[in-house]
Amino acid sequence: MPATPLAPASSLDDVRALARDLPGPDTAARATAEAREPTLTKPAGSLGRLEELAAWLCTWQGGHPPRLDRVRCVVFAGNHGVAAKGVSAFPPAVTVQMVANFQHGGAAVNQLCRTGGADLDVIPLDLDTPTKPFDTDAAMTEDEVVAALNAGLTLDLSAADLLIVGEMGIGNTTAAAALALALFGGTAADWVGRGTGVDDAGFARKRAVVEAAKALHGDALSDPLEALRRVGGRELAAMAGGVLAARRAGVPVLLDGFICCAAAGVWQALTPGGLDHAMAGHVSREPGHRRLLDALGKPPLLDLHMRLGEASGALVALSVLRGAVACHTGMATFAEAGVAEGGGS
Ligand SMILES: Cc1cc2ncn([C@H]3O[C@H](COP(=O)(O)O)[C@@H](O)[C@H]3O)c2cc1C
Ligand SMILES: O=C(O)c1cccnc1
Repeated sequence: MPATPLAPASSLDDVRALARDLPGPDTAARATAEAREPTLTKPAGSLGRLEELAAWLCTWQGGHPPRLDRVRCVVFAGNHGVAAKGVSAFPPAVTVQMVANFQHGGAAVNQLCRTGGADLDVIPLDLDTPTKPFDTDAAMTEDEVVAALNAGLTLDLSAADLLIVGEMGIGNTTAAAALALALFGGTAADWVGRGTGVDDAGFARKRAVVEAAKALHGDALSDPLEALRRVGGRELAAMAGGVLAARRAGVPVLLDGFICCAAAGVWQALTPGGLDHAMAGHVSREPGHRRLLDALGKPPLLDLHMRLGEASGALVALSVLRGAVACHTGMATFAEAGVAEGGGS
């Protein structure tokens, strides 16, 4: 296992190299978890996906039993040039205001970290310098996107059992739609939703911005990291960096909503299996999220009609993972409890 944290990358080529030759699944740990399930006092398979979750944690933590003692939640915040184009129901100033709210414990993410048992870090990324509007320019220079990626890549995950990344950034459902289009194809209408609740005129502007970005950047969007630079945002790049750092550190990831999954999708688009260490916590109400989860091949754990971001959906799903771990590690076996095993007839 390489030591964490990773050294900062100096270029997108450095990042590309980190995304190659990724650590694979620990099949022995998975086999140990799978072998324990039928010995536990329940009909075979009766805990459904909870059984798979315990095995998935072992596979990517690289050991048995699965652990959730130390869960890290990191929320990154960034500002977007496109937010000035009327693509959100809220003004850009809300990003910095919500960061203050996170720091004072008043947001949904604070309550869900407390109740779910996760340690929260909030990392604002150059909030005074919005990205450039990506329908007329590249959102970031290479130096800017690498700096944002580094905010996630250099996280110290050595003490973490699970990573959850989240975001705050007014306008970022527009960036996520443009990035998802770049990574997985389709049309602007396939990926653009109402985000915070834009009206019909704002919804039309969002689609127009994403279409203009597709026309402007063209074939350059076929490279996932170049797409992240051109149409993404700082908090998206930082989330992507965190997800890659987690893979290299042997830490599984629980994904949040549309924006989080678009950012993480960079690794799947770049490297087959690059996101196998990540599980979809929930499916958001943002319609593109279901399409994105289908493209990623990741069925969500929950569908609670949430559409907040801030890691909120993943943090609610954390309680499902905790249930899976508690059953897998705490249940008695048939032999221990003196319960007769079924014979299958
Ligand atoms: C008060 C408030 C708290 C939030 N927490 C997350 N978001 C979410 O909404 C934003 C994306 O939606 P759009 O693209 O429509 O701007 C992001 O900041 C996302 O994290 C919030 C939005 C608001 C207004
Ligand atoms: O899916 C999400 O995470 C989401 C949707 C709308 C607004 N903010 C976040």
